[in-house]
Amino acid sequence: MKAAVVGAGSWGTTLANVLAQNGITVALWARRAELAEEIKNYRENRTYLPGVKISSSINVSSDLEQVIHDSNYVVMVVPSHSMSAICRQLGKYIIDEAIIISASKGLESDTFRRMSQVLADELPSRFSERIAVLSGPSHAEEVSKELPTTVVAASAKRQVAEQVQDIFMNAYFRVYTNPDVVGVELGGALKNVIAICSGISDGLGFGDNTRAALMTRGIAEITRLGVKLGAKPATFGGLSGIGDLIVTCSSLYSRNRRAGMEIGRGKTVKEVVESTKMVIEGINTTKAAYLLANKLHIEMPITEQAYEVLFQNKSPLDAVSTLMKRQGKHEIEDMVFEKSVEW
Ligand SMILES: NC(=O)C1=CN([C@@H]2O[C@H](COP(=O)(O)OP(=O)(O)OC[C@H]3O[C@@H](n4cnc5c(N)ncnc54)[C@H](O)[C@@H]3O)[C@@H](O)[C@H]2O)C=CC1
Ligand SMILES: O=C(CO)COP(=O)(O)O
Repeated sequence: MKAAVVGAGSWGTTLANVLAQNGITVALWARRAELAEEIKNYRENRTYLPGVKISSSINVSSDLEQVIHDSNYVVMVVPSHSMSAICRQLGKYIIDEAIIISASKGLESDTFRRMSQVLADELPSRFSERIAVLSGPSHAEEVSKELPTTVVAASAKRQVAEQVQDIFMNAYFRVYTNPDVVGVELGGALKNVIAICSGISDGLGFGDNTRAALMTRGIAEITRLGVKLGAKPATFGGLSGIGDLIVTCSSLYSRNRRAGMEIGRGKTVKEVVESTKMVIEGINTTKAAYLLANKLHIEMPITEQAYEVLFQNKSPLDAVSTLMKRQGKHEIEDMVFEKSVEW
């Protein structure tokens, strides 16, 4: 059994290690030859995952054809903005029986496509029923320390989801299956928007009450958009929904939350992006979610304020004020009061 992991950032490197520990022959693709060399020389990804030993059995290369060759599983872990271009390059190298897994979390900012839609559109059509998504609360730094972690393998096809579950499952990495690809993928992408907001709130010096408010009202608006796009509401109460939202809004490892904290403390978005080599998926996803919600007439007030702060220079404090001063609402939209009686 052979797996190709495409993308040698912190998550790709971690997933390569998990698969190698599970006895699978793994090849890891790094975009830059220097990074491939660094990992080969030190058996450590000093740029994206310092301090973690990379299994000696993993073959690391920047040659896409060599990495993909004969792989039964192709795990895509590149930033979402580069997914379509890389898919177009590698489609011709994938064997017919392969299963393709997206472990990236984001929406394309111009087309609004989810990553599994990008895979289906950009890879040869013979793979359309062999696509899966891996998502859930799983920071690379903690999985690398083998801290107990739970995620979801989603695919429209049960056999595909179960095969993905089988290759990744081990004593510290537990994988559930879910047929709701739309819900699993949207939960993983949209929680990054709320995590930026949670970071902004922390950076402004607000407290746990505010973070809890953002998370709870955040999952409400994520669910609203998700259901409109065909997702099942229950998925947003699961690992890839509220589970990932909790971890990303509260973890010090979250790049999205950290970016938000810097913005809350006064840095510009440009300064924050330029200060790290790591991908802050929530920025592009905020734009995609905002435009998509407008197009579909879905109310997403937190996402709207995130968009105005990130793309229209609105001050974070003004954004908070706008949210707090909105007209009073029912908490649960479809739960109404009994017919009013005079009193
Ligand atoms: N780091 C984590 O704990 C987790 C990350 N993810 C997702 O995994 C995906 C990859 O993120 P990480 O591995 O964390 O990356 P990272 O932030 O650690 O590193 C960025 C990676 O993207 C690559 N890259 C940058 N621009 C690129 C381009 N134009 N084309 C191809 N590659 C490019 C870099 O070479 C590097 O490998 C993201 O969608 C992220 O949301 C999902 C779960 C956990
Ligand atoms: O998706 C993640 C954890 O589940 C990673 O989140 P960040 O990209 O914010 O670090």
